[in-house]
Amino acid sequence: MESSPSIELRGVDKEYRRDEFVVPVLQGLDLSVAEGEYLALMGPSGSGKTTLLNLVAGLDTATRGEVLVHGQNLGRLSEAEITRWRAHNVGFIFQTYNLIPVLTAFENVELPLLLTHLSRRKRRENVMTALRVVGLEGREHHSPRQLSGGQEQRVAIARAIVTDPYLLVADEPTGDLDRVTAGEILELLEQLNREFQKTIVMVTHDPLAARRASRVLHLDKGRLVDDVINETSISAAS
Ligand SMILES: Nc1ncnc2c1ncn2[C@@H]1O[C@H](COP(=O)(O)OP(=O)(O)OP(=O)(O)O)[C@@H](O)[C@H]1O
Repeated sequence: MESSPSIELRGVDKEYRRDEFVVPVLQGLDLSVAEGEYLALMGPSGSGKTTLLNLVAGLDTATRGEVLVHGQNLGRLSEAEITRWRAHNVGFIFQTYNLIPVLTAFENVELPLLLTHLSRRKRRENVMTALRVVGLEGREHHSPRQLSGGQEQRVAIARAIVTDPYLLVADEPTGDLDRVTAGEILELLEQLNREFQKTIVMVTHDPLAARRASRVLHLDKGRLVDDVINETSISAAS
């Protein structure tokens, strides 16, 4: 069955300006990502991977062209609208977890829900569900420094999914982890894609990580140079 596009880029350019200099970073990008696809972005350092991730996550805007996510044209939203859109639609996972050290695992996961109108009881229920999904039941009172790197990343993933977002973006999610722990985190991302139908866009330098995705895009100097469907992986889009 053909799914509707989840992410569409039409003629996207992205430039940064430094004083009078214009730095072109993405050039003429056209892309269509199906709902439930698990996409890996690869390419040399500076090729524009994080820039592209930021555009589809609504953290930055294209200089030219259109970025549509789940039918929403992000370039047409005001600053306030895009902040609200992000809070409801996107979960963020970073290489360095970005947890607040003075908060417990529970409190870290609860953070995005404090921006919603959910009751305390409902927030608690959702946080406990997210912690259970990532396999951290019973660790809710631990602070980040009482957890291993892999467990910290699980807390960060629980925080990313607690609002039940449509899209998960992950920037080098296994970059700080050993191979075994990295494998476990990749397993979890696959589960979120397969069982919970999350569309995932992941930046990675690791070919082993990219192999778990359903599709791998290669960027070079801001252009799409390769687009490979991973026959061996089973994604929610299959
Ligand atoms: N805010 C900014 N202002 C100016 N230039 C920027 C900005 N952000 C990124 N760049 C430049 O854009 C280019 C692409 O950066 P980007 O972070 O997207 O690359 P990347 O492929 O993710 O690299 P890496 O693998 O090293 O993280 C780089 O040359 C970078 O210096």
